Amino acid sequence: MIEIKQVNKVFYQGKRAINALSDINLSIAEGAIYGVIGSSGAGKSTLIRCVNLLERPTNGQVVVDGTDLNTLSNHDLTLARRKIGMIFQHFNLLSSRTVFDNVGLPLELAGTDKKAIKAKVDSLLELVGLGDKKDTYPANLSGGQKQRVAIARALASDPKVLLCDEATSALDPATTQSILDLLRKINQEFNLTILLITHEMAVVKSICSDVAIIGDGKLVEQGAVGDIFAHPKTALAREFIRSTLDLSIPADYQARLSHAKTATTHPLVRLEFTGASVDAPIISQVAREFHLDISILSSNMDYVGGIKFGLMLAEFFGTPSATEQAIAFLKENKIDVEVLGYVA
Ligand SMILES: Nc1ncnc2c1ncn2[C@@H]1O[C@H](COP(=O)(O)OP(=O)(O)OP(=O)(O)O)[C@@H](O)[C@H]1O
Repeated sequence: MIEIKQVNKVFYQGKRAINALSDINLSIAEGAIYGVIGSSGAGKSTLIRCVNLLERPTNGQVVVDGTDLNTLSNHDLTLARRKIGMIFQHFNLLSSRTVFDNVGLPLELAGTDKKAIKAKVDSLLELVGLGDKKDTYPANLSGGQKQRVAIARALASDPKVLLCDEATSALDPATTQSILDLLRKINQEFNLTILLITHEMAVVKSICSDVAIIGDGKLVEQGAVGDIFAHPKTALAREFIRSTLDLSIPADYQARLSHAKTATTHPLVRLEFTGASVDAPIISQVAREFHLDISILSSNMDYVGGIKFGLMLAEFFGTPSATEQAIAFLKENKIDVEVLGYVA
């Protein structure tokens, strides 16, 4: 549905060239929910804005539903853009218009008659759960409700593609989840292709079928979300996956941790399970085979695409040689092990 072919975008600040996008190639299938993740300044906004030519690529092609947008006249581009809806981090609603009039705006601009606008807007407001808010002004809505209005407005022209530019970044976690649920619902109900950009791997994990990771304007890695979580190939991918799992050591516990390994101290161990780790009940196996007692301090395990992965902090109680053998066994089973220190 969306083909991004060899796209480059160079900005100039005075004589200085900024390569915001370098040789990006992406193919997004009809009906996919495709996530593009990257850190601040990676080029995400530039990329998504190239898909509806809000930003013209310096070179390369953007083909949406079979049409190369760069070849269109201004008039035809306006028509093509009606089939590409967009929502934004800060909603971009018109404050002087009611909810109803915000959602109806694209239809008014397209010259649709009033009766048809009313029928369409009423059904969209029901769809997004705001049937009772049509006469309300944006200032009197919560962030989540504003994004629902923006989604209804984006759907007014029956788009084939919805672009989401950090659509949940201004929302709290529960509201984020409800907006992601709504996006999944409209994806399924209308077979709408969704391209979203985010800096949060949790968003990708929650709804995306596929993901591309960009860093410094370049495409670093792409694939099915389950495959990327299971077998990340690059450090950047691993970093984003880890960001969904971070475990920190409580401050009072940290104060008890020392580097001194003595006969009376035992190690605090950080275990990282990835797609490469052997899938077995390894903790109980280690405890049994090496006569260790294992006390889990904290753990954040997850399951994506048929793979268990995550982090665990655990204290190992046993003889020094048993502990060493256990750690070697875990490593053989492709679990990353790091001794963080010793506790008395
Ligand atoms: N209009 C512009 N003029 C000059 N440089 C720009 C312009 N827009 C973006 N850039 C630069 O291009 C690079 C990519 O910016 P972009 O906004 O696409 O990144 P991003 O991944 O969306 O980051 P963020 O999440 O912080 O918005 C940055 O170095 C940015 O400074």
